[in-house]
Amino acid sequence: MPPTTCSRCQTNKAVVKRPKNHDKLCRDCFISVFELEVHHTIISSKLFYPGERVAIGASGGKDSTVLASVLKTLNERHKYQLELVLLSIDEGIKGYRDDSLETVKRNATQYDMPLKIVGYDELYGWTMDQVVETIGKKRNCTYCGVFRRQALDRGANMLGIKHVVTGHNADDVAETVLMNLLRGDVPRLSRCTSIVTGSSSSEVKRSKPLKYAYEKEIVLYAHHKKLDYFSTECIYSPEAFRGTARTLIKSLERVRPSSILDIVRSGEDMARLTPDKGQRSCDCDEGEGMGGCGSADGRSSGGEMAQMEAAFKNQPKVESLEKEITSNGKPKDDGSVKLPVRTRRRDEQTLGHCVKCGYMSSQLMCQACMLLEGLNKNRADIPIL
Ligand SMILES: Nc1ncnc2c1ncn2[C@@H]1O[C@H](COP(=O)(O)OP(=O)(O)OP(=O)(O)O)[C@@H](O)[C@H]1O
Repeated sequence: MPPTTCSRCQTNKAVVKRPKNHDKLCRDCFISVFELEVHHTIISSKLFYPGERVAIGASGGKDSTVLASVLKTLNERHKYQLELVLLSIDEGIKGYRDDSLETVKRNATQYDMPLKIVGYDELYGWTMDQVVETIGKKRNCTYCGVFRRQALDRGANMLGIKHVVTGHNADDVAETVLMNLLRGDVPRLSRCTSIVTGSSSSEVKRSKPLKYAYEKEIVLYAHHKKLDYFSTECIYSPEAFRGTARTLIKSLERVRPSSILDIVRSGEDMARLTPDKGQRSCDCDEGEGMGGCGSADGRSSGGEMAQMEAAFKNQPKVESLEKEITSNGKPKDDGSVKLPVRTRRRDEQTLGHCVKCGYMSSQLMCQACMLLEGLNKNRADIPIL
């Protein structure tokens, strides 16, 4: 059979079948279309202003590495005039985050961007390894999510930056839409579908420039641009409900590739019809009573990304991606944790300060301090030998 020609340039050999719409493209056209779509997202949602200082939440994983690379390219190509900084949170997970941070350090050199690393141990007096040692693996994602959200804010504040971008992609948003629907929590849709989210407990805004990018295309982009990223999953167990939602999304995508974007768009439409409860934080960004780590879930519930990455590693030259990918994700129990809330009086529910740590909070005590209270009690119970 003669090789398929790129449907865009009509010249080169097609090497990518786009997961989004099954267009067959050559390497250069795929890279260019991917970048163009992210540029369009940025421009149409007026994400940045010239001269803005922006921190990229950099975990060393594929999403944030692609985000850093694409933002650097577009910033130079379209003269956004952004000052880009990498901001990494060290959760204190040996054998996982310490390795991925080495990748971020290399990225900082490769992309010529300053890097700031902030650790849970310095902020909270606990590493995630110690948290898991104390509470077990089961609900650890909730702790990690709440801590990371605040840590990113604090890191941004240390840098004097008011805008953090994260590598959340279309699959992440679709999952969150589905989870909110399955929980009957429609009012939360507005927050989880917004490209920009603020929070009543922070002056730092968040945005997701890869909101419309498919996870599979992110992996393809990283592969074809030969980006240096870390692809091992978190060693602690992911939140089960998100994992199940992800498995469902991947199954839908297999029979109808547009499903992911369709779910995102439906979420946006439903959000418009729902009374606006204000711009609080987004479930994609962790916290608010649920675990928030997406990567591990993706790999453990069907493991498609891991399979794609493994295929790239084993095949020096990938001709096409028309592989049928199997799913073996097993639904587990809903590992979400309802966080206790100590409310301020209604008239006090504006941006205040946590009575414990002094950090911004709309509640009397911030979520991180509430979780830390429980952890510290446990620590006090452990006899010193
Ligand atoms: N330790 C961290 N430090 C800084 N930013 C982080 C960290 N962990 C997650 N983020 C940000 O949150 C986004 C979503 O994180 P998540 O844990 O869901 O991983 P992911 O979807 O696999 O992303 P990635 O591939 O970038 O690790 C990341 O893309 C990144 O921007």
